[in-house]
Amino acid sequence: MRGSDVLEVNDLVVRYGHGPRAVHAVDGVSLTVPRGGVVGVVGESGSGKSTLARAIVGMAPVHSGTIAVDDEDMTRRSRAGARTRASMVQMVFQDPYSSLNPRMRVGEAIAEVLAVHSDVPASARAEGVRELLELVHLDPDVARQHPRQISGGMRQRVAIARVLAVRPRLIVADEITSALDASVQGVVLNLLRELQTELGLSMLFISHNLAAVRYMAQEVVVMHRGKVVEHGLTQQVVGTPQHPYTQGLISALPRIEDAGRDVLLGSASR
Ligand SMILES: Nc1ncnc2c1ncn2[C@@H]1O[C@H](COP(=O)(O)OP(=O)(O)OP(=O)(O)O)[C@@H](O)[C@H]1O
Repeated sequence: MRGSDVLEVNDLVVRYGHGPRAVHAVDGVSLTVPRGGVVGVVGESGSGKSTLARAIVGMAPVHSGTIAVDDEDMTRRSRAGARTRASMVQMVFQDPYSSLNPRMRVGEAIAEVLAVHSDVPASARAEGVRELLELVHLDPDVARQHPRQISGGMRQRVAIARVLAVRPRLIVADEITSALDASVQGVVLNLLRELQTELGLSMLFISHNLAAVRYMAQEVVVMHRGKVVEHGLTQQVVGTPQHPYTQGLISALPRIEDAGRDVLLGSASR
């Protein structure tokens, strides 16, 4: 691992099932994320992106290879190490509803994370919650709402606030705008990019949407059938793709934009 890298994944294999029927969901993937940088992972459905993300946060079984965050070996899952891992790596999921307890008010959900993962004293937690809501551009009154009372985009911002409360070394964002209306996808991406720059966040940004990855990440890894087929600076990979699979993804890009779904680039550049 270079001292400047926060994540190093080396020859990672995750497989489901046994024998000839085993699915190699991740098949020999190596990548690094530099401290304060964003690396994108792009690929079609089934290419292994989510499995890679889940392995990094300890939610998928590693067959072989290694995962290190800030030089700490995170390859194996252990109950004892779960909290340490959570303080090192946090994931933002596709569906923010599933990561929020419907019975907890937003403020309680954020305060809970502060209680476990920060040294903010109980007396200062309400203020901590307010600051985090402000950071993700939500009104302090949202603290009193339940997840069902706010929009999907707001829920995703609450999920981001909870992740920021941990101050993890690495954030893994897996398809975080896929479940949102097209009109709010760009808003959430803009917010995340702004936070990334302001706070110097290190992030693995996973999406099937190359436009979103192009907007968020300086470097991109292209996955196909569990393997990395191309890896490089986003500008270069998008400008002069080498692998036929990447060329296919890029040729699909204008069609997405034509269909008006590319809110990401449109609103993002404003
Ligand atoms: N728990 C599991 N059990 C068995 N097979 C699985 C499991 N999870 C994923 N797979 C298989 O692993 C492969 C990679 O799936 P994965 O979800 O990682 O891809 P993906 O690129 O994230 O796609 P999507 O965006 O649709 O989730 C697929 O063939 C999938 O069917």
